[in-house]
Amino acid sequence: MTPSDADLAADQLLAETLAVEAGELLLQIRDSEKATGRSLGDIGDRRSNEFLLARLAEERPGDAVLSEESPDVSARETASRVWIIDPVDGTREFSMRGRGDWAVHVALWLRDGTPERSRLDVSAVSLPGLGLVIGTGGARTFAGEPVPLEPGETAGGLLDPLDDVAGPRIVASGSRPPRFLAGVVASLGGTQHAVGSAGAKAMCVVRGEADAYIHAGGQFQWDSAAPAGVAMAHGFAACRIDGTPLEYNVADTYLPDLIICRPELRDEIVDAIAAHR
Ligand SMILES: Nc1ncnc2c1ncn2[C@@H]1O[C@H](COP(=O)(O)O)[C@@H](OP(=O)(O)O)[C@H]1O
Ligand SMILES: [Mg+2]
Repeated sequence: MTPSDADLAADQLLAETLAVEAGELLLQIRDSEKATGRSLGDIGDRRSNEFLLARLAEERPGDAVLSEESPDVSARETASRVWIIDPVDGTREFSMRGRGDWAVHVALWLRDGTPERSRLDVSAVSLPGLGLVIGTGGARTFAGEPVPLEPGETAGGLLDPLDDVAGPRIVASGSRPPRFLAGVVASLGGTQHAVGSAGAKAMCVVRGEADAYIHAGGQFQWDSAAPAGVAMAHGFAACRIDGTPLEYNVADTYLPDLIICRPELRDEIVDAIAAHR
């Protein structure tokens, strides 16, 4: 049965609320814990995961959950509602105090969701370091103030000011960029920028700081579900690097590559990747 608008709105509000609350918890952990580096990242992953699982069990006890930090259960494959969460995306950057390029991902995969949106009609990405949450309807601060998403209005973003940069701005992993990326960026006449976290990179595109996010070589469903859901809701293209759709709640959690970009760039990027792979 297709979910009603009221049900979708209630789920969307929950997704955004949980992404904000987990983000606030992570900021508090980062401020108060003595741990550094990998151990700080482990504490953040574990505590944010425990928090999100407890809140989902309370608010939506009948739903299945697929989390980066919990064992996968086959029951989700036959479920009609599956929350796909990444309690800290960009754990490495989270553990480097002062950085803002990390995120909390909360998406709800709906069997009866919109196929063109990979059934991720309900999605939220929070960027706790920037105090922002971006959902399918728009962006707001953690305090609830609406934030415009138009290009040029993204004060306090993740990239350096790029006024003098011509051509498409492509964001990619700083630690594991796709091997073909330099060739693709050159053939698009663009520039390459390193940003941590899949969610943070996708939100650079949604907020107009970048024109495309390209990844290949490894990733999992939770890394891209909420970012892709938010991007598609705002009219951006999201697909595999060969142009095929991103599929979620399939048995294999491995989903190694993606493109999230302005819709008019999609075909050109797919063609450039095919030429450089
Ligand atoms: N080659 C690879 N294999 C597996 N996961 C990868 C990967 N490259 C990136 N990722 C995951 O994708 C997310 C974004 O990575 P990056 O910042 O390098 O772009 C990170 O998620 P987590 O921080 O949730 O583990 C990272 O672990
Ligand atoms: Mg991740």
